[in-house]
Amino acid sequence: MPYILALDQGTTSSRAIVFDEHGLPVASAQQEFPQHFPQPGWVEHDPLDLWQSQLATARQALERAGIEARQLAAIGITNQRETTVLWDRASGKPLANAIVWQDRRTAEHCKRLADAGHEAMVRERTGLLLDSYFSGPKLAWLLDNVPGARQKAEAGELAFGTVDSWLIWNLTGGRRHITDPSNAARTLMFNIHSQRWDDELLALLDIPASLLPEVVTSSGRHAETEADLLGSAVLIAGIAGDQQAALFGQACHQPGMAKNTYGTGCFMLLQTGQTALQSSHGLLTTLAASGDDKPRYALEGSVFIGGAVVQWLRDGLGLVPNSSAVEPLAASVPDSGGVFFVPAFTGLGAPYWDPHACGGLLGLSRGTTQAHIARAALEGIAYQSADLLEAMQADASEPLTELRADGGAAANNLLLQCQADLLGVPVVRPKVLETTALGAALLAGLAVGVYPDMAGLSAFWQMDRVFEPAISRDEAAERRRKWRSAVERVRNWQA
Ligand SMILES: Nc1ncnc2c1ncn2[C@@H]1O[C@H](COP(=O)(O)OP(=O)(O)O)[C@@H](O)[C@H]1O
Ligand SMILES: O=P(O)(O)OC[C@H](O)CO
Repeated sequence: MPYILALDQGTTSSRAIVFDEHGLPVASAQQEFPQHFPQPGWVEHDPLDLWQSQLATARQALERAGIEARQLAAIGITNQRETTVLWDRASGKPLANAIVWQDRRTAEHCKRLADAGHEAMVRERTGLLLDSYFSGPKLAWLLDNVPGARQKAEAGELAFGTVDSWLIWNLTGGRRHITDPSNAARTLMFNIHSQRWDDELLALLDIPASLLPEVVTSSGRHAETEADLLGSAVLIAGIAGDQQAALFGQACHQPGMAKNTYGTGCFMLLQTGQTALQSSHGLLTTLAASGDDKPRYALEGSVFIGGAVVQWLRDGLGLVPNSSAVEPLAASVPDSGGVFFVPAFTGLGAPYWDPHACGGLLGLSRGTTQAHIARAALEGIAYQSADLLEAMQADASEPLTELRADGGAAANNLLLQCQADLLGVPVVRPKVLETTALGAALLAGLAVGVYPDMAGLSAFWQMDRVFEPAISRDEAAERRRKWRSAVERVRNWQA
């Protein structure tokens, strides 16, 4: 029986999941790795931690599945996007820590570029905004601040990659330097219409083209792992950014279908098929993962802090012993007691794009308890996602009929109920919550013939539960009005 191994390199942990020929998870392994916060607004990962934790989980997942690498038909790779790694081609060693997508150190650089009038051109070509979220300015920062980096880059000695490229480089012993369109589309250096690295954007950011990986399809026989890593060589046949992989794993293949992934952040993607829809409401246009060689596009809303606020309740405040304990605590009160929690710890992403916003707890009174704060934190995740959906509805021609939910925090029933209440559309949770890994596995399995054609893939998606809206539209509107007023109070705080 052929298996597929999905490697899911996320912001806080690396995961590996073995899927069978029916798209069902057989065994998995997960490892957290250290986060580094060297200065306020900075977030870094050690690239070797990413690689080693990913390799360790791959080996562990195979062991737990009781299979050998030669029983794998392929590997699918999916990853935290935008996070920027720079390494030496000869030694394979990173020149510095990776700059993580949440890192804001390039906010001023982005503002200078926007003030100089480049935003419209950048937006038209990349579908993105000039924001520190994306890779290009992070790479420019590394070239300008790591001693000797720029000279080495100009001599062709260095390689840049998002995390997919970095993992594939290591998996192939430095033989392959590749990425896929869904990752390239997050760099501010890739033209999503021509599907090529864009010389003018590279010049704007002062990035030598020699640093860049080759862009290959998300589903295809692209590389082979070094035999000694997993026990035998395995084909790498799927590559996609984690949010686009989740869209694929949620079987949102038809234009108009959308998903929201509740992980560290929240990422809502609407499939727009072969149309690159440009947002007028603060959303991004991005390349979706495509199962064939035709480009597919998506509209995306990115919220920087989602489940991470629950981690903060756990690690920062010590309010709960683990993330799942937040649900009973929040459910022990009927509402948030007037408390609003805007978790803008790393600024605000879509649709506000405010790198200077800060986190805020508003509406506190003498009667506020831990439970109210826990509830307000969950509601804060749902309010931010409601802002995204509103922007999406305004951009798209058809109203959304349901939202598919996944990611670690989608296990929280209270959160999803609150989400349905605020949105006024059903929120649907699939049986396999690991849709990111599933998406990567499906892309790989499709390329090697383990999984059927695109039409057959939708059959792998199975529903677990539907959350129907249970409050009036008037009440939802009133609550969202209050939320927006809370957001206004934390905006531009650190400017
Ligand atoms: N039951 C829960 N309720 C709320 N949040 C949760 C729950 N379980 C996990 N989380 C949050 O979900 C996030 C983990 O989700 P995951 O999809 O693994 O994230 P990532 O891929 O970004 O690392 C963490 O931030 C965690 O706090
Ligand atoms: O690590 P995740 O799952 O929160 O995803 C991070 C995103 O890819 C950032 O754009």
